[in-house]
Amino acid sequence: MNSAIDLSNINFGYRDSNPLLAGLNLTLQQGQVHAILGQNGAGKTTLINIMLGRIKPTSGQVRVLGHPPDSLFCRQRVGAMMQLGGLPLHIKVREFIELFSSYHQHPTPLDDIISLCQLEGFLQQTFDTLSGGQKQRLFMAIAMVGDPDIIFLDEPSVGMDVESRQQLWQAILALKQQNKTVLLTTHYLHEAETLADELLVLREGKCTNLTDIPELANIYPRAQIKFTCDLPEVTLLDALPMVNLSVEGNKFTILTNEPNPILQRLLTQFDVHNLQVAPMSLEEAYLSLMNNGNA
Ligand SMILES: Nc1ncnc2c1ncn2[C@@H]1O[C@H](COP(=O)(O)OP(=O)(O)OP(=O)(O)O)[C@@H](O)[C@H]1O
Repeated sequence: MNSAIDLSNINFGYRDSNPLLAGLNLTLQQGQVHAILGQNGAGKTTLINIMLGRIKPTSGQVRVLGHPPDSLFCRQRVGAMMQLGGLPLHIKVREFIELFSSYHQHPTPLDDIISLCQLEGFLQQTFDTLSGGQKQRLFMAIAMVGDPDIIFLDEPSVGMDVESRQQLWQAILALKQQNKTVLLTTHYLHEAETLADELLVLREGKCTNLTDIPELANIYPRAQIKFTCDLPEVTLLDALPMVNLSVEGNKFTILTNEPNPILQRLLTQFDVHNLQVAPMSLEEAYLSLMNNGNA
């Protein structure tokens, strides 16, 4: 499999004193969907702008399909849907698509774009009358008009209701079937897991495969034991001193790699109710990692 994007030892900061990307290396394979997760301000949009050639890194090398990202070659083969921007208010959806299409030598047929982005119902509406989710679909269509090989989608599902999000996901999976390379940023792990072949986390200036994060490996896959109990937390902690226990009201949660001995003690020594044992999902492990301030 060929690489679509290669970043080697990228360093960048908006201010010299505060590096945002530090020694970042990343290779994205062609024909796959890659998701980048990360906290607000981690640098996801900045990273995409570097891949688009809109921002030059302080040092390091960027190659997109083997070419510099600001080359004409890349401009013709890369499409981007960035976070909500503005467009002239009184132009109709169909006119926008036709206009952006006219910039490309080999545009995607208009009907294909309209159907992929499910814009059939809004073609005669002007930009100012579209809902947030409908605007997102229009931005997606504009990113797609040049029939690009690589598509960047920066938080594409923001502002979308459940149905629109499902439709967007279908559109992204359709792109994958056409062997396009998709890079999307998202705050929703569920979205990333549903769509992506590769889950990456941007933190402390570097990109890491989600499952390669040591702290995540420590908390995933663990069992979660949930129960209600009217005893005070301190009583349970005294009885189970080495256990990762949290409490909300009378609802207790224990995270453990060895649930059996704990279950045995809970059932024989305490008056516990509503007992549930479940493996921790990747989403819960990821959120727990984020909430601990490690990401
Ligand atoms: N043009 C700029 N000048 C100075 N600082 C900037 C500029 N653009 C972004 N930043 C700062 O750089 C950091 C990274 O911003 P960026 O938008 O890349 O993060 P992000 O991971 O995409 O965040 P979010 O999830 O909130 O969209 C933030 O602290 C932001 O305030």
